Amino acid sequence: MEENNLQCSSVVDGNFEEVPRETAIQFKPPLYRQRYQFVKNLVDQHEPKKVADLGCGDTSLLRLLKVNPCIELLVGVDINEDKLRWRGDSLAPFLGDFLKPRDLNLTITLYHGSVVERDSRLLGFDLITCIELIEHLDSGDLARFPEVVFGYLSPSMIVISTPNSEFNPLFPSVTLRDSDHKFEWTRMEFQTWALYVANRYDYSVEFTGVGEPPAGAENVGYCTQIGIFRKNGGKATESCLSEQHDQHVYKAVFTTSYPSLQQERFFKLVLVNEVSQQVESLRVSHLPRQKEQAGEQGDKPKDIGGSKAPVPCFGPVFTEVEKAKIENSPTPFWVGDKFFVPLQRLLAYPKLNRLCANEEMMRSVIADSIPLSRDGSAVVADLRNYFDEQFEF
Ligand SMILES: C[S@@+](CC[C@H](N)C(=O)[O-])C[C@H]1O[C@@H](n2cnc3c(N)ncnc32)[C@H](O)[C@@H]1O
Ligand SMILES: [Mg+2]
Repeated sequence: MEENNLQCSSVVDGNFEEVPRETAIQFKPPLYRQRYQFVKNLVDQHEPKKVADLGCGDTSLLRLLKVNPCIELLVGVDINEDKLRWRGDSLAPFLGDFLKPRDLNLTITLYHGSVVERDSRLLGFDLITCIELIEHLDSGDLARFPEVVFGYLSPSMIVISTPNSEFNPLFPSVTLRDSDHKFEWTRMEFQTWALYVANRYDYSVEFTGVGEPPAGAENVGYCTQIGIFRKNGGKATESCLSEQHDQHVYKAVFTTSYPSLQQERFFKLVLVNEVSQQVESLRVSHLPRQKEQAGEQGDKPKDIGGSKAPVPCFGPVFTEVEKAKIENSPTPFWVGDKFFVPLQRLLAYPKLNRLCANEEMMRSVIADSIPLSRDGSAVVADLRNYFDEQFEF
């Protein structure tokens, strides 16, 4: 490919936008997004609980990762405090997070500090990412970096990305891709460093990258080179970690916690809401039969002696197995103008079954918010008001 087919449109905070002059190749999506997506895919695949992004910059990667349901602790560290302060609020939960809480707790914290300082709050992580960070470290910090990140923090997995300088001749007049870069490495240079570090701290390393080279220039490799380091022998045990002294060097500049079903008040809100919706839906689907029977017996619904409600029609939302489970569960019924939905019936619905392990648990959570039958085995809904309004009896 011709050198002048590419131009550098912007160099913003490491989000280097490599744009071709002609349309021969384009990084689509942009290279920085490919890097974030690469990390997101790894997270989807390995489901780490604790993830830290060192040199997190404007926190874009953290914002992408926070939606991963597996993550319970997400930490960003950067030496530039202004970036962290400015972006912190965009990591806070918004209305939708309260309306539909996550299954698991999530705490996000941003620390101001340098990756070459030891802070014990970053011990015991499953994944640490360093995206376009190491090339910003001067030689002294680069020498300290492995000892802190691999030796001290020692997470299960580390992902390091850095520019591949072999790609640079494809950009016109580019020597270093960013004025703050202290170096850019060839694949051989990066791999030599990475293998040395991996060997020293007992990790294995796999090399890959993002940003495919254009046709005809495959020999230069990916525009961004990536090393995935996995700790041999897995994660440090909790007892190992507790032996380490508390060492709080970083300054926390932002922290937030997300609502989740692990928190009693949100669990209760969600469960009461789901139960109410399910009971309402059953009540509506049983009304025609109730109206019919009430009509046969007079103008007003009367006690019809514990009549069984009809099996409601199922929409396409349930699988055959789910349908069978619902049909085999205790049927809703009415007595006079009271409609009873057994808790066992409610538990047969997949959404409620996912929330509640058993009848006892459901009863104890909803008892003070939803009317229950005298023996506590069913939710009771009043049909009378509904008939008064809907059918003007
Ligand atoms: C090119 S930016 C990358 C930002 C982000 N990782 C991304 O991919 O969008 C490099 C970041 O590393 C941060 N940084 C540089 N030296 C650092 C150090 N010693 N400790 C922590 N962060 C550092 C810079 O402030 C900057 O935000
Ligand atoms: Mg950079």
